Amino acid sequence: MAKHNKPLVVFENCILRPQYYSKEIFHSPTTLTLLPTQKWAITGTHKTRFLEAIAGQYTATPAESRSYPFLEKSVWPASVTSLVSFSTDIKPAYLSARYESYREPEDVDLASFLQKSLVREAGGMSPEDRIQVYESVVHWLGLEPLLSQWIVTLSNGQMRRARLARGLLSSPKILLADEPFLGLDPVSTSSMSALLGELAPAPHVILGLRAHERVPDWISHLAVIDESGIIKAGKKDDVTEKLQELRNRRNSIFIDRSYNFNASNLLPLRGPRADSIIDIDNITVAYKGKVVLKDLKWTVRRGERWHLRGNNGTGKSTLLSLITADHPQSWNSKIRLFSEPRKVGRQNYFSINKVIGHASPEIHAIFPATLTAFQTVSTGFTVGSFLPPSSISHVAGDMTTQEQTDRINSLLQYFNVNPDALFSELTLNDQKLALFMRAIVKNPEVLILDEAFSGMNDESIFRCKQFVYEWGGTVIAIGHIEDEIPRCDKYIRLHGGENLAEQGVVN
Ligand SMILES: Nc1ncnc2c1ncn2[C@@H]1O[C@H](COP(=O)(O)OP(=O)(O)OP(=O)(O)O)[C@@H](O)[C@H]1O
Repeated sequence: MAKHNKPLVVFENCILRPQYYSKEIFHSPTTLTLLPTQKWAITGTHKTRFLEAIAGQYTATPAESRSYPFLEKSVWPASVTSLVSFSTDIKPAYLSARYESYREPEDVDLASFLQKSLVREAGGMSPEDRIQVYESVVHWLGLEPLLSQWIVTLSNGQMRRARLARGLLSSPKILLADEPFLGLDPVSTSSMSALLGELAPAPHVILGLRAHERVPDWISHLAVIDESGIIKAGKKDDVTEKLQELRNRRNSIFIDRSYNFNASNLLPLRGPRADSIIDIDNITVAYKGKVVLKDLKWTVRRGERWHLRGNNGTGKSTLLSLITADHPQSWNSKIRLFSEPRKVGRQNYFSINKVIGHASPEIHAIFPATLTAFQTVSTGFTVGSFLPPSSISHVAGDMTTQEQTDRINSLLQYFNVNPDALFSELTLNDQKLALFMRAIVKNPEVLILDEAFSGMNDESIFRCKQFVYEWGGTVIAIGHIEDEIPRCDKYIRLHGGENLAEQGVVN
């Protein structure tokens, strides 16, 4: 067989384990062949494990049951595969670090961040080739205007493109992109998808997709993976039906379940609906002269549920950080909370965040892993979005009253999360649930849910949405996937730059 037709990866009755003597990662042995002419997406509850197995992680038994026929025998597979996971891996020490002018020595600008991985990983290439690869990747991903920006200041969508660039700069033969569209707006999703679809054969691209995500048109083959291993794999058309069946079956299981928890009894509204809670009157924010928010006016009243919309980089996180006082320009009398103009001396960071509940990918990224689920939720009473890990550990769980303890336990029981499990040991779904409970436990005046449900399974998303709806309090939600945000009645759409925001009613 010609070298370019040889399979990329072959699993044949392969048993995969973290270490030689440990328990297998799938109940059944794996058998699957991935050819270079096919374009695969992996989905299902255990997709990431399978991507890791393709990337050469885990021990295969027998040893020859996993092979990479397209590679020279001397090449170590793990050295030519790049698994890019799009969960956050840059952790500012705390949230407002993004907006500070002082930088830690380990902070770097985007150009250095990318060049570092080029120098380290693309061995064997001539310096000219390296520069060319670097320039093309930066250009493809539209990163030129951001090269001199500190990476902690990039928006989520910009950071995602930066991570993909880093994965490509290591010149892998196989690029495994796990959830590359998470947090991307529709425009960026389609350009990212087009780019990934065109890269093969340099490198071959395999996607990891969540079960309910749209499968890009260019994908030719799908594999659905759960704890037992491959449920179904093959041509896309043959597998989509099975995928749909699974989605429907799961939806019907939890939609039919009787709902016997009254959120508004546990967390009653604090005051009359329609009172103004947040007033922003003509605010403009610019970074080094580049305007992000222009003449913004916005009023949020008690009981309103807002969807904060806008493409990547249009200023959504910036606007939220003005509200939560993470942003230096938060101390501005044009921002009023309960009709009180913001003023140093009159309010402080903690008095503001006492009434705000907040869950976001940034909080998730810096959350101390050593707290138990109970302690995690209890920190919702004591601290806002500001989370210096050292101070959080000793306040967590020590200061809760009996009433608060009971409330934390009712929530944990309802959402079925083990109170004693360490945060680091919880599944991604349960971590997200714990952070959601942390945001809502103090019955906040405003609940900010920034991509708070993404990464949860469908049942948890459904329960959280239902819970928020029954609670009836004020919500500001961010999310690019409609299914993953609570029901909203109003929206504000940011357009970035000098363009004015637009507001309206959600149909
Ligand atoms: N401290 C900073 N210095 C320079 N530019 C910044 C800073 N903070 C944010 N920006 C830029 O401001 C713009 C808005 O960023 P922001 O994170 O508010 O956008 P977003 O709408 O939340 O985006 P996403 O949907 O990608 O998360 C981006 O172009 C970002 O790079």
